[in-house]
Amino acid sequence: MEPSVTSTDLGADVAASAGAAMFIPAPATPYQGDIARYWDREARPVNLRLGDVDGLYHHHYGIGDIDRGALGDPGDSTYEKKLIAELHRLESAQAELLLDHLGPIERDDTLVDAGCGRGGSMVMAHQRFGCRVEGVTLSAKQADFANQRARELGIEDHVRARVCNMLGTPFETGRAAASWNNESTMYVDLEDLFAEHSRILAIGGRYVTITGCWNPRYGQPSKYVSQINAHFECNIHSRREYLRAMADNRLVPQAVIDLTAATLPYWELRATSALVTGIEEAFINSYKDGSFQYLLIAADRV
Ligand SMILES: C[S@@+](CC[C@H](N)C(=O)[O-])C[C@H]1O[C@@H](n2cnc3c(N)ncnc32)[C@H](O)[C@@H]1O
Ligand SMILES: CC(C)=CCC/C(C)=C/COP(=O)(O)OP(=O)(O)O
Ligand SMILES: [Mg+2]
Repeated sequence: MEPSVTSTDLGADVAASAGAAMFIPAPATPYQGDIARYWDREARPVNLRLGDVDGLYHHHYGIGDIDRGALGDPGDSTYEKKLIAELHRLESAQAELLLDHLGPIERDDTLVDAGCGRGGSMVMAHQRFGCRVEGVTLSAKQADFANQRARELGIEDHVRARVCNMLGTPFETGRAAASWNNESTMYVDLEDLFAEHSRILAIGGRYVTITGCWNPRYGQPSKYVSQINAHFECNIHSRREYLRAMADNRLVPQAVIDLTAATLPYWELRATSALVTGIEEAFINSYKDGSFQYLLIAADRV
């Protein structure tokens, strides 16, 4: 596959300073082609069955305490259905926490979801703020799915997903009120990523990410982190890299919240379900041995 034109070929500094959008065709690399194929083919029941609960389809993990009352008795015929609903509630709670950190968003603002998946967080953002939400994904199947959901909800004029590389989006310079990565930073170089967020965000705008990252206190990525990388074909960064790359790109942390303890109940419940995918123990073990952390980082574009 011929490498597509990259931002460096087009003189990123000149174009960016002129306020032009540096549109880098997706996929820009063979790796991105692999990731596009991964998500075009993905159809795991643990994702589709949870999204079927209320039409919000997520590809991220849950946080919060288990509502044991809502689960009922494991011996009941309805238990598995209630377990699916509870896992989904925790995944939606995770998206709500991300939205809580976007700051004051007006109806005429534009938000950007970098790595938007099937669009569940985009719908929730529009339902909360009434604003426009632009999403990008490498997967044409995900973009089509998200846009179909927006049409079904009658919000297609506010919520739009497109196939586009999050490292080179067509969005105007300095116009986004806020932007986020919800479990999508582990597929890209963080310096490149935060340079693009810094370009599209208004001065004073807000960037938020929820991510898994390896813990520099542990030393290096553990075998469990390596198992997660192999399972998703991703490249988990260390906590240190996030803060360094943000500082290099005019993103100053406003909050850093360790969600590791908050996500464990979700994983321990998920590990008991019929929807297990085999990656549950790697997450549980890495969270418990301290090698892997689940963080929310909110930063101001200064
Ligand atoms: C784990 S999913 C998260 C989806 C969504 N944020 C959510 O919370 O449901 C990761 C997403 O990142 C997207 N992605 C990975 N690398 C990308 C890139 N370079 N440009 C755009 N999207 C990318 C994938 O296509 C996928 O939609
Ligand atoms: C925290 C980390 C390292 C996440 C990696 C990115 C990822 C694949 C998230 C979940 O997607 P999914 O919801 O499709 O995965 P699953 O099939 O496990 O539910
Ligand atoms: Mg999932």
